[in-house]
Amino acid sequence: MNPTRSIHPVTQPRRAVVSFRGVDKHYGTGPDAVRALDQVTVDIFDGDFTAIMGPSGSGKSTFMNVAAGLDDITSGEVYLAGEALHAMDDAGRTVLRRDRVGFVFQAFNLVPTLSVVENVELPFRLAQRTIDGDQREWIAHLLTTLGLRERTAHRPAQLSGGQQQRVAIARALASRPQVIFADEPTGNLDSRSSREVLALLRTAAREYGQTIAMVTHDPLAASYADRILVIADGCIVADHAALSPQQISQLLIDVEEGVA
Ligand SMILES: Nc1ncnc2c1ncn2[C@@H]1O[C@H](COP(=O)(O)OP(=O)(O)OP(=O)(O)O)[C@@H](O)[C@H]1O
Repeated sequence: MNPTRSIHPVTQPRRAVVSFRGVDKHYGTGPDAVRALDQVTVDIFDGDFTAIMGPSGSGKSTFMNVAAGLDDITSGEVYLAGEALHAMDDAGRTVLRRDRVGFVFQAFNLVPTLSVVENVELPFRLAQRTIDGDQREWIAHLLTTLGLRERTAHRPAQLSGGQQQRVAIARALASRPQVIFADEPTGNLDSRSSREVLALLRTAAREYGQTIAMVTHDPLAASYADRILVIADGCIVADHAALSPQQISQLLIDVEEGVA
């Protein structure tokens, strides 16, 4: 595999929200072991919208699960918001995840019996945090910006797929987490809703400084990101600043052919 190529412009020191240092994640042992992550060293920077791409089985989900403290690693070091995940037990990682991480999934993962606003407020309630005046204003602002103001009392089943994903994004943004991990967030959406959701994620990064890491197979989705990381066989094989969908498609072909 070729070494990581970086053309991302670094004009000033940027704060890493997630850092991998020489990370291995192996499944099984001996000759049959799968190297899902193989000596990965990379940073996800504050305020960046980063797309994580790569062929099926290349290690994208493993990367995200490790970054979010959902999976432990075989060796190396992983830092989330400056905290050493690799040195923490499950309970510590759960607290860190609850306080610092937001998630957006392909399947929306909303609670069907709760209203829109109750879904958005759920992370606060699960963390037993009271919602103060500032946070209530922020949530109201998010619901308005995301076009959900008239829908706050609706249940998820009364909303379109695009609206449900916007609720999931509002929920992820509500607690202003250090990083949002989005796993194929447009996988269940039509092209118009996909474009709206991607534009919202980009706006969240640009206007609110929200750090977002998004796994996607879709070059059009990745073209909304500031940075594109490509994983193949557990290694980061490409690291680019924003590219067009055509350039991303070509990059993925190059990676499959081993020329990236
Ligand atoms: N629990 C597990 N046990 C054994 N092998 C696993 C496990 N989870 C993942 N793997 C293997 O690790 C490698 C990376 O898997 P991963 O799910 O991270 O890839 P991916 O890039 O997210 O794939 P996809 O795009 O198909 O979702 C694959 O070879 C996969 O089969």
